[in-house]
Amino acid sequence: MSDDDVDPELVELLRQRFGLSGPAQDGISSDTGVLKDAEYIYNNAIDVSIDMYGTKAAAESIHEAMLQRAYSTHTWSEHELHPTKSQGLSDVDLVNFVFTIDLLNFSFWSELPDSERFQVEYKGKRYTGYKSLLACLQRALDEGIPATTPRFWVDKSCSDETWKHVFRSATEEEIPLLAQRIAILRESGQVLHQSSPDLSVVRLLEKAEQSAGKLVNLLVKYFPSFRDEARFEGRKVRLYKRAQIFVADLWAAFNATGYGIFHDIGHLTMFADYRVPQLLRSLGVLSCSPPLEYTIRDKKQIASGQSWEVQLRGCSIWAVELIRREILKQHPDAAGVNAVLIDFFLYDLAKEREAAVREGHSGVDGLPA
Ligand SMILES: Nc1nc2c(c(CN[C@H]3C=C[C@H](O)[C@@H]3O)cn2[C@@H]2O[C@H](COP(=O)(O)O)[C@@H](O)[C@H]2O)c(=O)[nH]1
Repeated sequence: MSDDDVDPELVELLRQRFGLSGPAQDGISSDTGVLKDAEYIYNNAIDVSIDMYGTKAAAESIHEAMLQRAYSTHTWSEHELHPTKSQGLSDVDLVNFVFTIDLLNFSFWSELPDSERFQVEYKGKRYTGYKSLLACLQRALDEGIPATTPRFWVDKSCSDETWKHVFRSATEEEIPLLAQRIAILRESGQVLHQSSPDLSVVRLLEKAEQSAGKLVNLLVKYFPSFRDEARFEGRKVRLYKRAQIFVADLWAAFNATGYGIFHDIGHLTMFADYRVPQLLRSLGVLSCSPPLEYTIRDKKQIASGQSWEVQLRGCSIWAVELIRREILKQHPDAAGVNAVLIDFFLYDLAKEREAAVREGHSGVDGLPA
């Protein structure tokens, strides 16, 4: 039987069914390497470890809680400020809106008390953190500013003043890293609309051929701001938090249809931010060496790229992978539970707990305190 006897339909079917990476178009592989690097970090970490008992207990409670909440891609659109087609966005508008969110989805951290920290007033409510970003973008669209259209980012009418207005705060503290955010938007607008042939976010999706891994690698190839890498124990390690969260947000925003179809969505890992590692530590999944514990307790900043930061991020990715495997071992029918949904759930749980503490009650969420 020669190669050309193989039915291409069958090859495509097998590729889709078993997530086999197809021939690398543009030399783009569907393997991001993030999980492999996370395991490398875990195997070489000395200040962060994963507690196997804590992981098993957390896996059971997380699965139970996700079942009770019927946690799925639909949960994404239930968030009050997430963009949806029901607000009059076309599919392309929605893709571009999600792209804008995840270009800027970083560092909402503040040293100030809640009453003084950066916050956005939108439709009579105040938002901080990740939600403040969503509020800025929704408010801009309401004001007729096309803040989520990449072509606008490189338009001469789109000045620093425009962005200061879009990201204006309801307090004295402005949005963290405003200059970096403006630079990322301009750089990304140039990549899309000042390269030849003309690129667009939708064109990138087409080049990715519905592979989550390929799309992550395309984003890293074309956009420097998505190149979330570090050096650890003499080796480059890939974390790709925002590139992965963009693919995951697309998958969720489109409910795994249309531009949200990814045959290998299970290839994505947890997104190594600062919220989920905090929660994994409080769930008894991650444990830290005494010097690192004291640093966290004393709220001392850990610099980006510093060994402790890489250990916390890499071990969090690996811990969520172990939780995912444990859930599947305990519940073989839970095939739909992937690292993306576990991560989304853990982030939302972290925010619920933060709100419960702020409102003075320890909301009972059924997970280990
Ligand atoms: N690992 C992980 N990190 C996430 C998210 C999200 C929001 N995703 C939404 C989409 C679906 C989910 O249901 C969420 O509602 C933001 N972040 C990160 O947290 C930080 C902001 O924290 P705070 O200042 O407290 O709001 C910042 O680095 C941001 O990049 C997530 O899902 N996973």
